[in-house]
Amino acid sequence: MSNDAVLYCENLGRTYRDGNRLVSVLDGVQLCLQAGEKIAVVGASGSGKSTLLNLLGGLDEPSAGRVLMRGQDLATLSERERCRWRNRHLGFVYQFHHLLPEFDARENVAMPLLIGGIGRSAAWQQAAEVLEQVGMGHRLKHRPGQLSGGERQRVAIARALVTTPDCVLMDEPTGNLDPESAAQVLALIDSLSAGKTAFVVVTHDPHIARRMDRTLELVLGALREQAREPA
Ligand SMILES: Nc1ncnc2c1ncn2[C@@H]1O[C@H](COP(=O)(O)OP(=O)(O)OP(=O)(O)O)[C@@H](O)[C@H]1O
Repeated sequence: MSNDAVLYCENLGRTYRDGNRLVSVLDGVQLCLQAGEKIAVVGASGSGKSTLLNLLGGLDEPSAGRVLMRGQDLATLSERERCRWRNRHLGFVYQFHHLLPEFDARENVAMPLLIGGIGRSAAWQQAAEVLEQVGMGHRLKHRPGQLSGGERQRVAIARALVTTPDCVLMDEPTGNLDPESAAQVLALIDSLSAGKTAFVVVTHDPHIARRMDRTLELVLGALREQAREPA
């Protein structure tokens, strides 16, 4: 294996039990992601993209194989250690944003920094800067219930990026966004990847996929590299 990989999957498998039948969703997934690399993961509905993201982020445990993040097997950590590891090294953008409803946009984005031990005024300032970069600088004090779907999505993206993690996992990050907001998010992804953050972006959108370095398709439970058409 490549020891300096940010993310490395070895023969990853995930089966679910359906009554007394075992259903295999992932089987023999191999992946090696270097610092600053951006990949798109595509595949038909039900092909296992969300299942894969959950395994990559240590939110679910594989039935076979392992996931190493910076050489660390997340499955061998205690729940507490895993949470600390996620806070320090990983960013997530889910389809459902999981923002905390009683906190405003700036407080939601500052949360991972506060959990990581950064003081409140520095955390608020960094949160405001990233919110500005996703075009949300004018909504710092709005709570999630006072924001549109696309605005909530941008807050969730800002929250995932504010700690400049080693790796960011994104599920349809620009799904609800107008073209201008999507372009801002893509520019932010580019600038963070230049600073060595790696990205795994699940998307159905071929334009987003083309902005990544590689596109991998989930077919029959495994990842296959997609050939790029000439631009
Ligand atoms: N907890 C579970 N128990 C049983 N089966 C599950 C479970 N979670 C997912 N599956 C099954 O695993 C398969 C892959 O689901 P997954 O959500 O990973 O697909 P996906 O590629 O993300 O789909 P979509 O593009 O529609 O979001 C589906 O057939 C789903 O029914």
